[in-house]
Amino acid sequence: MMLTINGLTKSFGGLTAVNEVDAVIEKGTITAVIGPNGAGKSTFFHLISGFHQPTKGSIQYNGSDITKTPPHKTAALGISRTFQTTHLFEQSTVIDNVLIGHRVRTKATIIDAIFRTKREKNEEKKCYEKAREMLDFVGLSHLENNPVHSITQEEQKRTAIALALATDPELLLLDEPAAGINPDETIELASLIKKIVRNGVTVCLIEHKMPMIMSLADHIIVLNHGSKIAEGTPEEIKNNPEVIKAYLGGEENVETG
Ligand SMILES: Nc1ncnc2c1ncn2[C@@H]1O[C@H](COP(=O)(O)OP(=O)(O)OP(=O)(O)O)[C@@H](O)[C@H]1O
Repeated sequence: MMLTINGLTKSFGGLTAVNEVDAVIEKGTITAVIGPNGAGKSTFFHLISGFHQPTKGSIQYNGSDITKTPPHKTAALGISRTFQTTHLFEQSTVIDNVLIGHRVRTKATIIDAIFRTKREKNEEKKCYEKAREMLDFVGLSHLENNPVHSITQEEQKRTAIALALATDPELLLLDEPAAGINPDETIELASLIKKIVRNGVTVCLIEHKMPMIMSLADHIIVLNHGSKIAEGTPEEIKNNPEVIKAYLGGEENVETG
């Protein structure tokens, strides 16, 4: 297993956002994490990527314990993520945003940067090559020099994916990649996710758009009030009475778009 999670728990004061969750992610697959609002999905991602430290439980990644590993180290180990709202520099160009990604893989220090050493120059060249390669991969080469604030929401999502891919991840965590984009763009984004997996990256995503999940996911994990209430194939999840109850019982309905 690429990722093995045991008894993962995160409490915020009296609230248990993630409660004794066991889960595995198999290499080469697409896993979807679903559940009503406030179910603990984003917290679950924050725990895997090291943005939060669990209250209890463990996370093994490729056989190593990463339970308390901070984000820059999980990134260096090959876990990359995007955020629910894209964390891009709006005034900077698309390529300048993506350039940051490959920095995780370079060795130049601040001293190299100040004195513009040969190492710094070589690494800068490598970062540009990587950023261009990733922009081509996500279909945004033509927007390389446009400022992020001038491109569409969907293009911003692609930029964030290119940035995450520029770190050369083995495992990519996508937090609601299709939020705020239209149905046609959602279909395009789903094919991009399939292409990412074909290129050897394992994907785990949080998503509310059910048709997308049903067509993409190999395995679905359902959280409700922090606990895992079901898991299985899309077919199994669709017909699971616990899952239907959790969705119908919540204030929120499943997005069908
Ligand atoms: N840093 C925090 N401090 C306190 N409570 C938090 C914190 N982060 C999340 N929570 C709470 O934990 C619960 C789970 O939140 P989380 O954001 O993980 O849910 P979610 O399933 O991602 O929801 P959504 O679909 O709305 O994004 C919520 O009740 C939320 O208010």
